[in-house]
Amino acid sequence: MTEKEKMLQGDYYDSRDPELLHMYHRARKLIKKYNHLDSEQTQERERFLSELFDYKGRGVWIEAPFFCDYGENISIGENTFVNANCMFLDNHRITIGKDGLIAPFVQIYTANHPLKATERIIETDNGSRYRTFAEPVSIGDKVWIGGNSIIFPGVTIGNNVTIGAGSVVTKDIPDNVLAYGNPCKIQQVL
Ligand SMILES: CC(=O)SCCNC(=O)CCNC(=O)[C@H](O)C(C)(C)COP(=O)(O)OP(=O)(O)OC[C@H]1O[C@@H](n2cnc3c(N)ncnc32)[C@H](O)[C@@H]1OP(=O)(O)O
Repeated sequence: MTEKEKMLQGDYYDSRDPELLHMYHRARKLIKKYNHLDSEQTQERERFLSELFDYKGRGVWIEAPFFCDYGENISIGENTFVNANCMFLDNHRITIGKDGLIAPFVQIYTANHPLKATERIIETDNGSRYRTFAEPVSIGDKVWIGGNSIIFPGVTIGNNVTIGAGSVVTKDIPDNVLAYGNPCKIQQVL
């Protein structure tokens, strides 16, 4: 099994594997170009995002700067707006529905490491390296995520949800609710 297959299966994998590094460098090149485009260069913006992501629906708008690890594990539905300075760590799949609003500095993480340092760091003949495993994140349609929120690996957020600014979303959130806080809790059914 390749390191990429292990990564997408949720097993421990080596992020310095040549295939994964190739994916990482491809994404870095595209992101660097994207983040330096003038806002008026709409066709180029479309082109870079279509190349970067697995799927980009019509009308997706992503403010620069934007950051992600690979891009090819990200799917974003029609008309979703992502404000500036978001970071999507797409070691596993990140799926975002249509008509979403994602505020500045939202971070979506799929990568995790073992809690115990003895399991996290492995000593090898070539020095030490760390263990990583990844879990997918899924966000439904018509979801608004407030600024500076962090979505944890493995979390699913339903449709028509509002997540208040500064939330740390550690567990799944069902459809049609307002939720906020650290840890993020349901406050109201909408
Ligand atoms: C796509 C974009 O770029 S959007 C631009 C960025 N904008 C944002 O990120 C704003 C996000 N908005 C929020 O977080 C808002 O507070 C909302 C939508 C979650 C809630 O708004 P409202 O329903 O108007 O809540 P309201 O201001 O009346 O507050 C109600 C209570 O919840 C608390 N509260 C509201 N939001 C939060 C939050 N994110 N975290 C913690 N507590 C909160 C308030 O302090 C208040 O507490 P109190 O009753 O003890 O006084």
